[in-house]
Amino acid sequence: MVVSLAWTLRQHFQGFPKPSDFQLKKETLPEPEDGEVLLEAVFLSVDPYMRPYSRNMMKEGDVMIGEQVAKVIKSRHPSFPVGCHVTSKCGWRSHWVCAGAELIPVLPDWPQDVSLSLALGAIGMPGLTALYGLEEVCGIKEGETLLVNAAAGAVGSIVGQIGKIKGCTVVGCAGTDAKLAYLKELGFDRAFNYKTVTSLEDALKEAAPNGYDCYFENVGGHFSSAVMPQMREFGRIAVCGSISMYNDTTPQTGPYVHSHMVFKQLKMEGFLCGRWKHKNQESLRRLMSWLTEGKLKSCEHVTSGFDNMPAAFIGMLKGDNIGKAVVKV
Ligand SMILES: NC(=O)C1=CN([C@@H]2O[C@H](COP(=O)(O)OP(=O)(O)OC[C@H]3O[C@@H](n4cnc5c(N)ncnc54)[C@H](OP(=O)(O)O)[C@@H]3O)[C@@H](O)[C@H]2O)C=CC1
Ligand SMILES: CCCCC/C=C\CC(=O)/C=C/C=C/C=C\C(O)CCCC(=O)O
Repeated sequence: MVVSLAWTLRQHFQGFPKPSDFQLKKETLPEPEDGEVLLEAVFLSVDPYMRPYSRNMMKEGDVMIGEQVAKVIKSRHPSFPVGCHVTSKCGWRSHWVCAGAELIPVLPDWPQDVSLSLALGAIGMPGLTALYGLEEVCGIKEGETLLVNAAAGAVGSIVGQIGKIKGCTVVGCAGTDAKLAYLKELGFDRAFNYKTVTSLEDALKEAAPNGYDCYFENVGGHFSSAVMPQMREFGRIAVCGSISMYNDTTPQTGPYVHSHMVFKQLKMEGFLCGRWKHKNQESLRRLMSWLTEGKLKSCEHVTSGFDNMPAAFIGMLKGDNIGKAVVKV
C-alpha cells in the first residue's frame, strides 16, 4: 500500500493565503483495480485560479485543486504502462490511484530536451490560454499593437511572444525591473514597471501613442480602467483574469469602465481556455513547434519539495516568480 501526501485547505482563505490555511495530510491508497493506475507526482502546478476557485469549488478539508505531471508507477490500464507520464487534475497530492479515463496523456513525441514541467506551462493550460485569448478572442492580426499585463507570468510571457510571432507590436507590464529585463529578452517592444511609474496612463500613452488594438487582461481593477480610454476603435480585449482582485477582502471600487466599451464598440469577452479544448492536441503541437524552433521560450520558477507547495502557491500569488511556477517533487 502507498501512503499519499496531500495538501488540504484547512480553512477558506481570507485575503492573502497564509501557510496556516493549509494542512498536510497522509492517505493510504488502495491498490489499482482493473482500468486504474497508481500515479506518482513529478511536477505540480500552482496557479492563480486556485485562489478564487477554492471559495466556490472546494469545502474546508478538501485537497487543494490543481494539475500535475505524474508518472505511472503501477498500472492495470493498457493505455498507460508503468513509466509513462500523464497530466492529472488530482490536486496537490504526491500519489494517487485513478481510472485511466481521468488522465490526459502528455503530448505524444515529447522532445527529450524539453522538461515535462512545460506540460503545466507553455505547452499546457497557460500556453493554451495565451494562444486562445489572442487567436479566438482577440483575433489578433499582424501589425496590430498588443498590451498584456502580468506580462512576465505563465500566461502573459507566452502572450507577448505569440504577439511577436504574429508580427505585432507588443507592450507588457510587470512589477519588478528584473521582469522588465526578461520581457525585453523575450522580444517585447516596450515594457514598464506599473509599480514605479508615476502615472499608469502616461506610461501606457508613451508605450503606444496611437493606442492599443488588443488588450490581454490578466489583472483587472484600476488597470483596466486606465487602459480603456487608450484602446483603438474596434479594439478587442481578452478578459483572461483579474488577479489584482483575487485576494481582496473588500471589493475594489473604480470608475465604470463599460462606457468606453459602448462608445468605442470595444469587444471585451471573458473566456476560459476550456472552451477550445477540442483544439488542444493541435494547439499543443503548434506551441511545441514554436518552442523547439526557438520561437518560444519558457521560464519556470521551480520550487523543490512537496512540503513546499503552500509556500510556492503563496509566492506565486505574491508575484515572486518570473514565468510559470511549478513544484518539483
Ligand atoms: N481564463 C482562463 O482560462 C485563465 C485565466 N488565467 C488568469 O491569467 C492571469 C495570469 O495567470 P498566470 O500567468 O498563470 O499567473 P502567474 O502567477 O504566472 O503571474 C501572475 C502575475 O500577476 C501579477 N500580479 C499579482 N497580483 C497583482 C496585482 N495585485 N496587480 C497587478 N499584478 C499582479 C504578478 O506579477 P507582477 O505584479 O510582477 O506583474 C504575478 O507574477 C490570472 O489572472 C489568472 O487568473 C490563467 C489561466 C487560465
Ligand atoms: C474574482 C473573479 C475571478 C474571475 C476569474 C478567475 C479565474 C480565471 C482563471 O484563472 C481561470 C483559470 C482556468 C483554468 C482552467 C483549467 C484548469 O486546469 C482548472 C479549472 C478548475 C477545475 O476544473 O479543476
